[in-house]
Amino acid sequence: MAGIDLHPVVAVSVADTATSIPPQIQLVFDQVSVDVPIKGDHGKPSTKRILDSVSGIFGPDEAWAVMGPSGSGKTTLLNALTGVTKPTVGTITVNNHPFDRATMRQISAFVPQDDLLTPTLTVHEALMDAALFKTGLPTQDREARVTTLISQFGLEECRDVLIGHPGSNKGISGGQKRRLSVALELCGNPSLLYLDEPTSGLDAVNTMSLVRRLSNLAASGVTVIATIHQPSAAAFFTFDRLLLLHRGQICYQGPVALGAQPVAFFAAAGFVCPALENPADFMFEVLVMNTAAIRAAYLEGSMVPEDAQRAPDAKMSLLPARRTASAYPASRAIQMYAHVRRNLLGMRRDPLLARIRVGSAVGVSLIVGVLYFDIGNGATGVNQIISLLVFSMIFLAITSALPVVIAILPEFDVVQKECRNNWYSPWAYVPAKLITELPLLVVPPLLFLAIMGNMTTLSWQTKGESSESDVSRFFMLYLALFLVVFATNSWAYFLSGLAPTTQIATLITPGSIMPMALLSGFFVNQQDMSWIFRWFTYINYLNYAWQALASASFIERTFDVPLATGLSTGDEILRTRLGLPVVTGSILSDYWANIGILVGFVIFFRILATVIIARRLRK
Ligand SMILES: Nc1ncnc2c1ncn2[C@@H]1O[C@H](COP(=O)(O)OP(=O)(O)OP(=O)(O)O)[C@@H](O)[C@H]1O
Repeated sequence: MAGIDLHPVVAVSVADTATSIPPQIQLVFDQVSVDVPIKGDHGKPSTKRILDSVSGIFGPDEAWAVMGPSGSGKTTLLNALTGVTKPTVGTITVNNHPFDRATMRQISAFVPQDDLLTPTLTVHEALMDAALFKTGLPTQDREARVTTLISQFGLEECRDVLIGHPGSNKGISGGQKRRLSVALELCGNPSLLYLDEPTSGLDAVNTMSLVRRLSNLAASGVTVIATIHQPSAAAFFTFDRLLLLHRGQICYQGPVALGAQPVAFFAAAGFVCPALENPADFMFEVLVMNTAAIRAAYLEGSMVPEDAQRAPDAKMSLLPARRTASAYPASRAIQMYAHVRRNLLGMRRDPLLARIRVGSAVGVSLIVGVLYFDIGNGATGVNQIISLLVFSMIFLAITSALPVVIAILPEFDVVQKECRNNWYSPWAYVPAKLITELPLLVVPPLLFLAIMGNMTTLSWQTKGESSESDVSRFFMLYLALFLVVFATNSWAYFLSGLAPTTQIATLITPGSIMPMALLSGFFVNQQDMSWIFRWFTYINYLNYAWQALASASFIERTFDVPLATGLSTGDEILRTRLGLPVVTGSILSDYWANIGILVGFVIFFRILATVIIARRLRK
């Protein structure tokens, strides 16, 4: 091997990583291939090789450009080297240790092709957050680091501008987003930096400035690996080394820093780059038109620079101490705090969904209040109470679920990228969401019941002709409605964790809630249901919600209905008309039993949602 100039490798402990020099890394991949499943002839399952026996060594102090025409396998190679895709065959070692995804996350940072950023933060806030997660340093130190990055990446003019939603014209420009995406990952001290198309969307000046920055990073000991599309000649020659891919195979690898080698390689293969042509453009063109000739020249090897055929360095053996799950740079409490603060800022700056949730509770409760004003305690009052209860249950369930699925899936991509880059534990995300969202679970049903319950007298005590407000009935109804909201919200988180897209989540959420409402025991009494459906009522949380709401509404309520019908008291209505099952023998105890079961559902759905979402974020 024509030796790489290796610096002594230092094993660093977790606590050191925020401030110390990161360990240097040599990544060796040998005969790595990736197959993907496809539909073959006559729809039979088959596989397609999209990366074919790719080998190489990415060492410290090197900025690698991974180039190739569109679809050549650049992203696939990065995914294999970062552990996102498991190679079908081949081996990858990191400082002579077998590849381990947890270690890779710890030592590397990945800047994806799309800018996955939090739209409601300013550039400065996003960098401060990243620095907090990635280093856990105190504010003053983070401020110093962030100020340097803002200046290095030319982000001064948009320091306090909101990033903005993708596709919206409010916010920083596409080029600024690209630079911010790279700067965010440099808030920590990665040993290995992967970048997928970091220069796309940048003008020539910003491309050059970014590529120079990458080159400087490499000079400081970081291993830099960037896929690049059509760089200018100046940007191309700023990289140290080139790995040229086409159709999943390597067609050239070796130094570019002197500018001569790749051009000489192509010339020796019979393709001379005209003096005024950009060598990167020329190579792409030749590669696409003459793939077999270039590949044969590469395999023959005589024209490939000698040091491209180097061997791994056995001295590179140290890796950082493996982190335990609780040992991210920032403590779990700081992770939660940063998430909650970020969520609150998001709600303050983009309050539309929160306003709709509160506004619809108030607006709809007023409409219902006017429609069913003072239901009284006659025979029609009984029907009206039943209608009110089922409407309230379905309305609050749907309005607590849909905002979750609409807002959360676009956010997953950002959070997934941050988890992939080891900013924080995926387990911190859902609990932090709950803390932030709690007021929106508590307030809308409270306002809804306060307005509707008083206008209709649903939450009042009526005995004979008289009606008066009743605190305990209000509390019992509120508790049941709050648990409907909480359970459905948790159910929506669970479905969002499973659904691949926002559209699918938006369809399956009401698509799952409506059958549960249909089989809640309101539309058909539980005991009158066919056995095909009855079993489902036992695992349907809306069945328990319905029973709790009905118990809270009719308990100790009397109606001015002729005794002959046998329906003059609320208790009789519950048992005879609504056919509520007797659980404990007392309506009040049955109510609390149903509340207990609803609490169980809330906990179960919340745990399920946390596990499913954490698993999704780990991928
Ligand atoms: N899951 C998959 N199933 C089938 N084909 C796939 C799959 N993933 C990738 N491919 C194919 O593999 C090839 C390499 O894809 P890859 O995204 O790695 O290319 P790329 O060089 O990064 O392209 P670009 O520069 O356009 O981003 C492409 O032809 C792509 O269509």
